[in-house]
Amino acid sequence: EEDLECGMYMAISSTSTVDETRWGIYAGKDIPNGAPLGGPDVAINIFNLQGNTQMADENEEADSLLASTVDFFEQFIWVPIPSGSQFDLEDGRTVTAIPGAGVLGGFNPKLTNADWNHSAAYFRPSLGEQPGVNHPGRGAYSNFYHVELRSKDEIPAGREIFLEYGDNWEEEAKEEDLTTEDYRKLDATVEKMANFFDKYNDELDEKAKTDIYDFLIRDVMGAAAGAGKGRKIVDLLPAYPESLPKVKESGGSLAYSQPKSIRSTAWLQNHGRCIDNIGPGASTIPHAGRGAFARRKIKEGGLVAPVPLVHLPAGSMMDMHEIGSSDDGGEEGPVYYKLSDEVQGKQLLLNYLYGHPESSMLFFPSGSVSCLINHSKEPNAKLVWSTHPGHQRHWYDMSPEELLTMETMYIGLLIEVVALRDIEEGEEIFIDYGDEWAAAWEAHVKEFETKVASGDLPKDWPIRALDLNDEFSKKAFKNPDELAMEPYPNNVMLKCFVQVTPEVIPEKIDGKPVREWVMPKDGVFDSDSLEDCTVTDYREVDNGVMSAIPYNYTVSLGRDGGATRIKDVPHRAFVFVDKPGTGDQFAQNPFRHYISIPDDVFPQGPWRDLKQS
Ligand SMILES: C[S@@+](CC[C@H](N)C(=O)[O-])C[C@H]1O[C@@H](n2cnc3c(N)ncnc32)[C@H](O)[C@@H]1O
Repeated sequence: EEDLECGMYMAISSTSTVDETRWGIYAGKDIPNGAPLGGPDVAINIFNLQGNTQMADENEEADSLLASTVDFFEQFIWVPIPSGSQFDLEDGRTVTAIPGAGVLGGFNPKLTNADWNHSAAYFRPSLGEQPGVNHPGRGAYSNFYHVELRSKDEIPAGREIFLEYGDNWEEEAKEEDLTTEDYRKLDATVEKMANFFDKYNDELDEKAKTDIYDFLIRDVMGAAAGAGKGRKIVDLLPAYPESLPKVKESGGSLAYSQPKSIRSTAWLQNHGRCIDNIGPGASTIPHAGRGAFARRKIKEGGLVAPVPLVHLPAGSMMDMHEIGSSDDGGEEGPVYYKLSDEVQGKQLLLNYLYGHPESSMLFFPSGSVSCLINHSKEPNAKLVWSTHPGHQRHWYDMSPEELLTMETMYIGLLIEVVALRDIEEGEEIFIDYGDEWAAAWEAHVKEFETKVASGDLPKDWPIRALDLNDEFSKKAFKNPDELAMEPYPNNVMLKCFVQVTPEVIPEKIDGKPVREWVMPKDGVFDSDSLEDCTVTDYREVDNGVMSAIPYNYTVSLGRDGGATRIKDVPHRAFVFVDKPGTGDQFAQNPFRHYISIPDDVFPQGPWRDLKQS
């Protein structure tokens, strides 16, 4: 059934300051605990982002614009854990760009209400894949998608979404910060107090009321909460007991104290932009991978998707070079650097970036799912600059250098994808990537076909983890005998999420100690627990609740050389991943080209630094 109301908005975040506008995402509807949030989105891996932009020799003059572009971009990327791609690169460092929530999701440790569902990306459904077939799109789009956020709390409509940023993020919640749980307890107490003062309204005079109220909040609640939190609670509550009902009316103590972290639907409709008008699916274009599809009817001229742009003044950031490394034995591991300035290729991310032939600048489109919008010469949507006040039009007059000063170190550009005609629910969205892109793609396809005809490129393509996960979603993994008859392809690894009892159980299998597999309470697997697993045995079980596929396995772990066994591992705890260096992204001479911002949209002036006068 058609879902008419917007489920998720982008708007100015409650964490914005006067100097720095920040975008945030807000729930458009009530979201239950443990539910998927927005997206799911694509993740694009960047190999040796730092290494490709720095030389080993520190005396070598650094390109300062390039260095500051990388520094700026680094605040928006992730370690490749939420995207399920931590095994992709053997030697080197991978970071992942996750548009949508990965860039726009706010950070406010005391109000965290969402986290990555780490297993979602591993269990991505196969969308638009052609198992075993080589085609010109191999390596031209990311293999990683279905990166999904999950609510960690009940989130009422209007509440801003705040993400778990991970341990390596410096800012931590301070001890005196009130947590979501503290606010919940406070709401219950406020309600009791309000009822009390209501009940004894006629019996107590003004002075008695104020005295009791002060005693309750300072001496009882304040003392119970401890010094730091107690002070916060006292500051937060209204000065007089008569005002207590206001706390509830504004949506609880959290909203009462941080009014900007919860907004009315009317406010979001006026000041925000809907980000869930589109969702992912298999593209209707052959060899194009995934595409973006309308989730509801969109009228001509209506918003398809808002696309905040992370400006990258030094587009050379996407150049790839021969990489060397030195291990100084530090905790951080080896340092990677480029061995020469010669460009050997371009990062895959280039295919997702916006650019213009007369500019050396590039732009990372960080809208939800908008990175999946494919190209057509007969598009149903186009790019236009936003009229939202968060879009800094005056940046058009700034040079690439000026765009990386203290005043411009935030996402200040907003472009919008709007419908060129009425678009029906379920239709794939297309924009015109521009003539340069179309010419480059045509040339690529021609070269590809010539090379396949001459035998320089193979017709076939190895079966990969993604294909096997699809195949084995319907049948049992192999036991040692079956494996000996026909092994899995040697470019994949079978792993399983090792969620086990801490103690071994009083049973032996093959003479080895045994642990029992346990389903995590919230049903979400921890990606740190993913290990090489060898199936030693399996049996059919009646466990319709746990999994649609009725098998349980006994496994031995790669980690301990098979010294222990784990029993009762359900089918859904297994996943194939590609061996390092074998994913599509490592294809030979893959297609690389940015998406053009149309000439009549791209500003005249200093951004066109390559323009021949
Ligand atoms: C911004 S991405 C679009 C999302 C992409 N389809 C995916 O699955 O992640 C651009 C890439 O999509 C593919 N693509 C987009 N439009 C295409 C088209 N009309 N024909 C073939 N490939 C296309 C190309 O591989 C291109 O490099």
